[in-house]
Amino acid sequence: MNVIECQNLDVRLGSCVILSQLNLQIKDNQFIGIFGPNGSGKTTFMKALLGIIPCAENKIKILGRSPNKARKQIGYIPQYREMESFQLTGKEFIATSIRGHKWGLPFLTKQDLYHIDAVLDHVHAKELAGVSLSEMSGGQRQRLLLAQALLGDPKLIIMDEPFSNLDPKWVKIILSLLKELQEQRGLTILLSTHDLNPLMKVMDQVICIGNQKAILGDVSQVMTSDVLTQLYGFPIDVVKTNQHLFVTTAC
Ligand SMILES: Nc1ncnc2c1ncn2[C@@H]1O[C@H](COP(=O)(O)OP(=O)(O)OP(=O)(O)O)[C@@H](O)[C@H]1O
Repeated sequence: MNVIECQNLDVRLGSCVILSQLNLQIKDNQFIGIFGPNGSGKTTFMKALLGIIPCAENKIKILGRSPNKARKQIGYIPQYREMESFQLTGKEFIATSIRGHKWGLPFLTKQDLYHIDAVLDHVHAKELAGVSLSEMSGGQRQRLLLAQALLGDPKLIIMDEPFSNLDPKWVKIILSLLKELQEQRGLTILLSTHDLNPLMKVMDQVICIGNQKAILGDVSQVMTSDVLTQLYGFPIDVVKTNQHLFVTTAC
């Protein structure tokens, strides 16, 4: 089953064309890294998939439906989110989005509490239920965001640079948690990053975005000097060692 289908998709912000004539299909149970230079359109692409940035009709299908109709099936973790100052416990933070469309702390039914407990359990973070956000580490907050994204049992998880504030230990913990969730639930995970190396063992394919284009494929097909030079618009070298990639300017 295709979780994401883009057909001749153009994505614009105001008068700027960010992506042009994009065609790709992503199936269920896929872990996809999204890579590209600053300002290439990674966040814009994700927002288009979510229906936050409107696109022409029928150019994007999520689980066979328009992005707006499929929104409940998508868990979204936006780029860096300021959480330190929230005077909430882990459980209360998740509760703020349990209704999906309302702000603030709702009255929680027994069923709500069951769902909150379940998503905390899925990310192995039950111990964070009563801990204040201000006392959590970045990695613990990231697990909480993931728990929140799992509310409603989504089929697609979209994460925008979730590792920008995490040290390598937490990156590894979150990645193995994501891989476990992908395998257990057949989830498709889209994760944007500036460093693909931590993802090398977990991702199935990569999307590289640049120069208004996006290319989807295996790492060996996409992460080459030729492809990246074309996408970046200037000479790029890709050096591969055992399980590591180094993307550098060629001059
Ligand atoms: N409202 C807007 N109108 C026009 N262009 C915009 C607008 N907002 C952002 N842009 C431009 O759109 C492009 C894509 O931005 P986007 O945030 O999607 O890139 P990105 O790949 O996620 O970048 P980064 O890696 O720095 O997070 C950028 O060049 C940005 O300057």
